[in-house]
Amino acid sequence: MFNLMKLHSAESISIPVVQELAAKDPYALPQRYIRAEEERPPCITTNTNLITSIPIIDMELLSGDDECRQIMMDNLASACKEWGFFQVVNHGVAGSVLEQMKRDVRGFFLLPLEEKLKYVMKGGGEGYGQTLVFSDDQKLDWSDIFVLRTLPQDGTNMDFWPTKPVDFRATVDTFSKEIEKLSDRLLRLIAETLGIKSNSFENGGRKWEQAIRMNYHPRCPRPDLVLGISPHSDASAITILLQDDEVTGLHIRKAEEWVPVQPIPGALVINIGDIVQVMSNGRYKSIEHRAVPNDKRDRISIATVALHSKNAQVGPHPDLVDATHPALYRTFNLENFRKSLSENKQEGKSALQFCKIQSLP
Ligand SMILES: O=C(O)CCC(=O)C(=O)O
Ligand SMILES: [Fe+2]
Repeated sequence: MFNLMKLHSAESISIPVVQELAAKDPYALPQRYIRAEEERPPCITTNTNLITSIPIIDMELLSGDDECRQIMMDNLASACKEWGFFQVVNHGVAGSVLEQMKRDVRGFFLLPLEEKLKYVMKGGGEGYGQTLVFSDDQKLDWSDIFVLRTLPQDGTNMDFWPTKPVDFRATVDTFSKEIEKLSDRLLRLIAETLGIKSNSFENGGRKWEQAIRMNYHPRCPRPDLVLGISPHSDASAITILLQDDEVTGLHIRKAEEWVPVQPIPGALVINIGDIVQVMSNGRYKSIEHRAVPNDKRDRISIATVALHSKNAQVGPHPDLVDATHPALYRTFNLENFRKSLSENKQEGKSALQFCKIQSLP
């Protein structure tokens, strides 16, 4: 049997560090990671229309001349409406910032376990650990995670910020600020595509909050039997994902199929989160996605989420509610939404049950 270090957090049942498990025995695959047949990858689409990949938006063209910009804005609108996922190129974040981030995140996960355990999750969702586990029979994800709340800067808890690798703190700081500029710009553009004021998604005049979830998917002997991250939608306004260039691991759900997102070096993957789904009154939807590990090498992915502050009131934008488009969601306090997320296991898009208006007239 495996004699592994267990992690303890207040809300989560303690489970093994996957990286340790994989390192001790490269062929080990405990039963709790093996998914029911219908959940297993690869159920990659054979539909050639879908395999052509998610839309790619060249952000430089979004600040071009009027005619060109309008075409690109239409492309952005259709990417948000038809896919909920797209990749951006020429997004303004330097390639060196992205490469350094990936290097230091991998460097962190490759540190000895004792070092990483200094930053272990203690119940607040921040730190080193695994996705929340709610029951002893819940299937486990083949990944370890490290979560940092990065913005607002005066709200960060430096106890969770690793001092190794040596550049880690500075790297995350630079990355976080660059990604914030991009997410702010994207949220404005996305609002514009809906015909509402560009500041409509704003965090009540306050700066955006931000958290970075770093995922480490160790090499897996049977990637066809497990999932790196279970199907979910993101509880963010939007998410900006930086993924490994060499390994395809992200799948999104489209027309009842799972479509792989092929990495494009230097690009970032954007997805609509639950909060924009609510604020756009369902015009744009957060899309279920999952991650799968690889049998040849480890994979990292870095998801940066733009969040409203916890006391924000969130609901459908008034201009997007009328007689033909009744409100699909109630207005709620974000803190209560977050509480519901930490108390209930997410199954696909179940998070939005929290605010869905069930019985429409
Ligand atoms: O690993 C990936 O590509 C997806 C990560 C993800 O969905 C998340 O962290 O929310
Ligand atoms: Fe996600």
